[in-house]
Amino acid sequence: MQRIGVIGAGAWGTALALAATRAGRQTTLWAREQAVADAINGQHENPDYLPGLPLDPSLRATTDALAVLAAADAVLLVVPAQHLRATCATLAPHWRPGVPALICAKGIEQGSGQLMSEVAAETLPATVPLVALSGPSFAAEVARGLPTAVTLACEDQALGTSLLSALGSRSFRPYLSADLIGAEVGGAVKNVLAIACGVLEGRAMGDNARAALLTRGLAEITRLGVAKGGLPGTFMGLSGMGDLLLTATSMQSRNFSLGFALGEGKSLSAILAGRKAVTEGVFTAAAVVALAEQLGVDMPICQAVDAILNRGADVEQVVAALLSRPFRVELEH
Ligand SMILES: NC(=O)c1ccc[n+]([C@@H]2O[C@H](COP(=O)([O-])OP(=O)(O)OC[C@H]3O[C@@H](n4cnc5c(N)ncnc54)[C@H](O)[C@@H]3O)[C@@H](O)[C@H]2O)c1
Ligand SMILES: O=P(O)(O)OC[C@H](O)CO
Repeated sequence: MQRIGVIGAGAWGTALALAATRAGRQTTLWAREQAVADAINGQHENPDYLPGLPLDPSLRATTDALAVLAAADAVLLVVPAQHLRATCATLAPHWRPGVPALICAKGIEQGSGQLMSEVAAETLPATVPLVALSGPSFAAEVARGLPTAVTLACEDQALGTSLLSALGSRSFRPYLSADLIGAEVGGAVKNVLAIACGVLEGRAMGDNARAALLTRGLAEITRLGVAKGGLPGTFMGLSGMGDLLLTATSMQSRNFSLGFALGEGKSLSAILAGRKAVTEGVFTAAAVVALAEQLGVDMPICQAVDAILNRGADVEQVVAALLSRPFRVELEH
């Protein structure tokens, strides 16, 4: 595990490449855009996706994804969720058996309703071990070397242990889990819930409401995750509660800040027109709702977000409808 390849040079791919470099690995980063690769190699910065943060000069970027793949002992897949299938399809014929794929995108595929590991399992050779890296981690903080703990979910515990050593450092601390599905569900659904929390903050609905939304949101993650086959305990960990707390309470989050702007009365199209960075919850909301319906899981908060984003529902009316739901038992033990 000396050589790490990173596919995707957005904010998170760049930050993870830096983390791997800090852990002592030789790291190569694939950038889709030539200008991004040139800036990383020449100015040691990624001004498009991680502006103002100096990068380690030893970090090399290229637009040749197959060269990255050929020279890697482990590959981090860090493209946006809706582009994972096409990216894997391009890489699949060249992927060496046994080289693990670490899925770092957080989302559910629209149309198929699949988790990222399911998309990867369908598109990559069966000889590729699949791993998920998820948890509370803003790219800019990881890039600055601030302390961060994440979940590394991998069914093969020996491989997982090697990856902990390969990627871990004092500032970037991966914790091993065997629950791939649980880790992925937490990472995907918290983005939708962060939009909901942003709406609530944008409308100044108060601290009590925020605590209620976080707690009931975690219940939604857990219900869906368990129905998908995840382990209940996973949702109390870094990739569940940890990432929900981070993303749904911070203006650093693209999802939370989008919800905040919606809550203030801005239109979705105006908000999206003003940002380049991917806001995964916007794409995952409809997919979560469809998956929940398929599995018979009740997810009222995610449904509310989907209604606002995709069905032109009025924010005030959606909030009123949520508050008018029948009173019920809190926990189904
Ligand atoms: N930024 C974070 O703090 C953070 C932290 C954890 C996880 N993530 C997850 O990582 C994933 C990537 O997010 P990011 O923050 O690096 O994105 P970003 O918004 O910083 O950059 C977008 C990236 O998408 C790439 N891209 C655009 N169109 C593409 C296509 N058709 N095919 C392949 N790639 C394409 C761009 O080249 C760029 O690398 C997301 O799923 C996100 O949820 C992000
Ligand atoms: O900025 P966001 O909302 O995409 O969140 C980034 C990370 O997923 C936080 O863990």
